[in-house]
Amino acid sequence: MEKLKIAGGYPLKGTVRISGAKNSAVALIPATILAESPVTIEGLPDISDVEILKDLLEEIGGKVELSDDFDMTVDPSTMISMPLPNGKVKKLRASYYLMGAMLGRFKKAVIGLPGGCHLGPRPIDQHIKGFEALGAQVTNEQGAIYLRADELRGARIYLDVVSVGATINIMLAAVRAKGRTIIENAAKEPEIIDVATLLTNMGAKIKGAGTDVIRIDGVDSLHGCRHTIIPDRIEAGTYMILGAAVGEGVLIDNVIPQHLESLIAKLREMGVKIETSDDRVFVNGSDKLKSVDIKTLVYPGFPTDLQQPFTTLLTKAEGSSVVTDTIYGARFKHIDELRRMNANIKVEGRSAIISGPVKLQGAKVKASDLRAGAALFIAGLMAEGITEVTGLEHIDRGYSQLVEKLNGLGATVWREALSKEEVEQLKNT
Ligand SMILES: CC(=O)N[C@H]1[C@@H](OP(=O)(O)OP(=O)(O)OC[C@H]2O[C@@H](n3ccc(=O)[nH]c3=O)[C@H](O)[C@@H]2O)O[C@H](CO)[C@@H](O)[C@@H]1O
Ligand SMILES: C=C(OP(=O)(O)O)C(=O)O
Repeated sequence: MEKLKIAGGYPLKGTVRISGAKNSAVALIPATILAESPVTIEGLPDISDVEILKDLLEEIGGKVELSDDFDMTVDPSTMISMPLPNGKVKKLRASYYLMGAMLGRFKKAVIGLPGGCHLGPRPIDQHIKGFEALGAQVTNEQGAIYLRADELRGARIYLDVVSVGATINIMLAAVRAKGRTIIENAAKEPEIIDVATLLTNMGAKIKGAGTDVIRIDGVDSLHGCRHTIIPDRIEAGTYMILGAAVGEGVLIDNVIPQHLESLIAKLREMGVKIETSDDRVFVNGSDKLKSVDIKTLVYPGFPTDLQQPFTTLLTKAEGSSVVTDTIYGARFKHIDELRRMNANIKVEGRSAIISGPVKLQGAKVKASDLRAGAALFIAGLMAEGITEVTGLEHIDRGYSQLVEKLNGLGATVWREALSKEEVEQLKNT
């Protein structure tokens, strides 16, 4: 086990290149199960979620090659509907996409309930409602979901909550159902369009991805193709926040600025200078930042996945800011850790109230989830002295080559093995 050490308080500048989107990658990889010949996905991020999904595809008999550039070629022709009730499926949230993809291809699947970030309750009732509407029998036995269908039939499915996962999962099963499926109140995140693009390249018939009504006409078979993943808007947003906090000119390369309009608007409101071009965003930080309020919403609103890192930035702003998470009301586990670093933050219900400006101080802190990790490494870069962040297994789920990218901007960040005592201490917290 390792910790991340950060020598903070220094300005960063230079260019950082954004990797492929985690939340696309984790759906695109399971989607390959649906094809009958090899699929290549170009530009995946170097993150543990990708490695785990690769292992899971191999467990069910797929042949998977991952190049040094993180292009993945999957030959799904030898896959079988192997039950996956335990083990690696528990390590990530998106293992739930194996349900939709295996149901679509094999008409049956057994998948353990997913893991992922602990952000309060994360039910999958809308996924199950969708599978049942398509004709599957779904049971939950000892922590695993059993799905079986004699045949899948298209259906009209209204989602009671706007869910990224349910929208994609239903799409994965419906592309192989007989007839037309209509998903109403669908999520509109860019990752949904990316998955629909891959499926369309594989021969699926999908219209409306990126709007709240998606129409899918099922087909009898899907074939291989090549697909290039979209850039990770959450990783890009993290580097923009970091650029606003400690940047003296940070150029973020390989980004789709339209995916980040809500963040760009809030950063500008704070007084951060931002210039955008086709696939780049330039951010210049400032020592005089204004407080702002944010409320997380479904896309194109302010993303919940940037709420935690943005909270760290607000510790530097003059005045009181209110951060409200309407998607995950308990996504505040980073706050206690920020307080250890001298932040002045109160949590009231679904909101955090941040009073600033304060000068953060280096401390030993623990990442409880992926974006709490981002909040803490940004805090470490802003703080005086050395910060040590543990819980790197969370950060490694979503930040490709973090140390290399930060040091490329002039930071002094390194990974160090934990001592036996530190490992014991962590087990007891
Ligand atoms: C792998 C992946 O893409 N993860 C993202 C995805 O997670 P995920 O797809 O799991 O999140 P959803 O969009 O499904 O969740 C949105 C809200 O709906 C609720 N809900 C969801 C499904 C369901 O069946 N029932 C239900 O009540 C959730 O508890 C949450 O409050 O979108 C989240 C919201 O943008 C992001 O934080 C995650 O980074
Ligand atoms: C919550 C997140 O991921 P996951 O849904 O994979 O746990 C995230 O990316 O911030």
